[in-house]
Amino acid sequence: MKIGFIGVGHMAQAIILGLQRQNYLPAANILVHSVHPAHYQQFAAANGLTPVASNAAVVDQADIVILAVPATQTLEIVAQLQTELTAKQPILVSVAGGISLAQLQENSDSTNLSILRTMPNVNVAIAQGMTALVAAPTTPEKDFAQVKQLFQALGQTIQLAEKDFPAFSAVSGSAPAFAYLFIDALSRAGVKYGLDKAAATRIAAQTVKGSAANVLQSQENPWGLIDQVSSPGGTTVAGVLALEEAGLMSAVVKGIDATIAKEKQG
Ligand SMILES: NC(=O)C1=CN([C@@H]2O[C@H](COP(=O)(O)OP(=O)(O)OC[C@H]3O[C@@H](n4cnc5c(N)ncnc54)[C@H](OP(=O)(O)O)[C@@H]3O)[C@@H](O)[C@H]2O)C=CC1
Ligand SMILES: O=C(O)[C@@H]1CCC=N1
Repeated sequence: MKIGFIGVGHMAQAIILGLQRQNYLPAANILVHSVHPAHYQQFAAANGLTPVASNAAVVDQADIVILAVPATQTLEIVAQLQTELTAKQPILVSVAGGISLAQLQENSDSTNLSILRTMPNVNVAIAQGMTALVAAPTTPEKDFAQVKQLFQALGQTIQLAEKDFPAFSAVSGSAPAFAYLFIDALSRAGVKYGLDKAAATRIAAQTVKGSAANVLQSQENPWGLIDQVSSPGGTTVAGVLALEEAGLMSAVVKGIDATIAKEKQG
């Protein structure tokens, strides 16, 4: 099996690094192309991948084509590849935020192509990703299963109705940035009270990682876990109430509102 990437930026690199970490396929079976030869050739050389000379060559040679270009350019690129897509019939996987299956299908000008819309997050690079998938009605079940298996090797997956993609994209696709922001805020507060920044960041990140693992493993909802940390008359409840007074929950929801609004606006 060969997997081809059109676009080799942050998202594509995260998927590729995850695939390599999991020894999912031989590195040479990963084909890459992007606009700037210096970008894709250097990344290919550094990771043992196969650079190819054009987007069309990716489609010609790959069984699965992952479109990882800026969302605004995704449809134009699909339209440019109509001839090759029709001839080769690879499985086409888009990671573009806000681009629908119907738009992908329309621009591919093919009625029977295997097309999937996915939304991974950058944590696929360390096989800790969360990826949503939905397939076009024309996509055979075995092709969906093949792509699901690929992302399952890079973390967790969920099959979602397309109408839920904007919410997922905000709460998972973009949210690593929000989680990093929270970790940096914790770390910075530690520095305010005298901790070394590197140590404070490690302490904050491990604490968030452990807390996330506890939420996933526990039968409790997060409020139950908050109560377990909040000793009566203790320090934690004072902090929780101050965070709420400062509007932490509203701030997070506003961040998600803005993320979804931007995706819908295109
Ligand atoms: N970053 C993230 O965390 C996530 C991103 N996504 C989606 O991934 C996609 C890519 O985003 P991201 O990786 O962040 O963006 P980047 O800007 O990091 O990468 C974009 C890539 O697209 C390439 N490119 C641009 N135009 C063309 C073209 N005409 N033909 C071939 N390659 C082209 C660029 O080439 P070059 O390097 O040569 O300039 C670059 O490699 C977007 O659709 C985004 O919605 C989805 C989930 C999470
Ligand atoms: O910022 C973006 O547009 C993309 C989509 C989800 C994460 N990154």
